[in-house]
Amino acid sequence: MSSFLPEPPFRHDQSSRIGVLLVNLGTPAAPTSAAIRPYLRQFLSDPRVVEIPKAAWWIILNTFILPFRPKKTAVKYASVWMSEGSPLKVWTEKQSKLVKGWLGEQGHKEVLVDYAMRYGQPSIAAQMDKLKAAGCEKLLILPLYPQYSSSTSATVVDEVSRVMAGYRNQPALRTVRSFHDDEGYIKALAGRVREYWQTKGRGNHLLMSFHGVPRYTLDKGDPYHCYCRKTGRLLAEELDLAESEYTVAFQSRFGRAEWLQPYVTATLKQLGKANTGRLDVICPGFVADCLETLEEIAIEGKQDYLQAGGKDYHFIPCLNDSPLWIDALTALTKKELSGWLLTDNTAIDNTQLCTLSRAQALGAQN
Ligand SMILES: C=CC1=C(C)c2cc3[nH]c(cc4nc(cc5[nH]c(cc1n2)c(C)c5CCC(=O)O)C(CCC(=O)O)=C4C)c(C)c3C=C
Ligand SMILES: [Fe+2]
Ligand SMILES: [Fe+2]
Repeated sequence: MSSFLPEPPFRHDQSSRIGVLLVNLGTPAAPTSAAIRPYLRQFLSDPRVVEIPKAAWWIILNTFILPFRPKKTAVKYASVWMSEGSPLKVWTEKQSKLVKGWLGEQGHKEVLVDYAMRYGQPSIAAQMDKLKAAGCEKLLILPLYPQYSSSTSATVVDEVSRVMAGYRNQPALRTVRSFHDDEGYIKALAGRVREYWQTKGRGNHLLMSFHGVPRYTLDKGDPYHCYCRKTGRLLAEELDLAESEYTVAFQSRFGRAEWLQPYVTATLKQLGKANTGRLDVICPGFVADCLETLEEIAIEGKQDYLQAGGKDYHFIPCLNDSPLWIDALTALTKKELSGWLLTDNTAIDNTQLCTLSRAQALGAQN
C-alpha cells in the first residue's frame, strides 16, 4: 500500500499561492509541569539537540530530567507568562501577522504568512498542511534563528523534510539558512539599543548574550559560534562601540558538558566585580522574548550582577514587534521569495515584454 497521503482533487479554479512559514523553537501551552513535560520530552528527544547515544540518553531523560525539571521550570515560566500566553508564542504570532499585513500593503496578497513551532503547537506538519490546503504551491520556511546551527535551523529543515516526504502533491520549497549578518537585522538590533538609550539613558558597557550550545558542536564544524561572534561584531560596528565597550557571552548552559564560553553567569560576576557601574544587556540571538531572556537574563542575570558588586543593570527587550525588525523580516522574506512573487518586477516585466513583442510580431504577420 502507498505511504503517501491522499490529496484533495486538483482544483483548476484555485490560483496558486505562496506560503511563508516562520518557525520558532516552541514553548509549553501553560506554565505548569503537566504542560511543560511533553514539550520538554519532544524537545530533548531531538537527536540534533542532545547528541548522546539514544539508549543512554533515554534513561537519563526519563530518570533525572523529566521527573524533576518541569516542576522547577514551571515557576520560572509563571514569572514571565503574559495574559495572552507564553511570550515566545505571543511575539512569534504577532510577527507573522505583521509580516503578512506589511506584505499585503505592498501588494503581495498572494502570500500567506503563518507561524509554527518546532516543538509543541502549532506544529510544522499542521501548518504546512494548512498552507497547502489554502492553495500554496510554493513554500518558504524561515526559521526564526538568526544564527544557523544544527540544533536550531537544521532541525527545522529535518522536520519540514519529514513532512514533505509524506506529500503526494509537494509544494516547491525554499529554506532560509541563517541571517546573522543580514543588514536589516543588524540595523534593527542597533535601533533597539539606541531607542533604549534614548529613553532610559546609556550604560558603561553592553553585554551581548547569545544562547549557548555544547562546545563539541563547534569542534565538529557547527558554524553557530562564528555566526554569533559576527553578529556581535557587526552590531558593535553599527553602534560605534570600541572593543572595550562590549562583551559577547553565551547563556542557558544545559547539563554538565562544556558549552561555548565565556558563560554569561561568569561574565556577569566578572563585570560586577570590576566596578562596571551600569551594564546594559541585549540578547541578539533571540528575535522574540522568551523564558531564556525574560527570566534567565532579565531576572536571574540582574541578581548575579548586583550580587557581584554591579550598580545598575538594564535588560534591553528583544526585537519582538519593533517596526525596524518587522521591516527587516519583511525585506528578508521578499528577498528569499525573489522570482516567486507575482509583482516581482524583473520576472513580470520580462514575461510581459516577451509576450508583448511576440504578440506584436504575430500581429504584424497577420
Ligand atoms: C536561540 C537559539 C537556541 C539554541 C541554540 C538552543 C540550544 C539548546 N537549548 C537547549 C535546552 C533548552 N532550551 C530551552 C529553552 C529555549 N531555548 C531557546 C533557543 C535555543 N536553544 C529558546 C527560545 C527557549 C525558550 C523557550 C520558551 O518557552 O520560552 C529549554 C527549556 C527551558 C528549561 O527547561 O530550561 C531547554 C531545556 C539545549 C540542550 C540546546 C542545545 C543544543
Ligand atoms: Fe568561531
Ligand atoms: Fe535552548
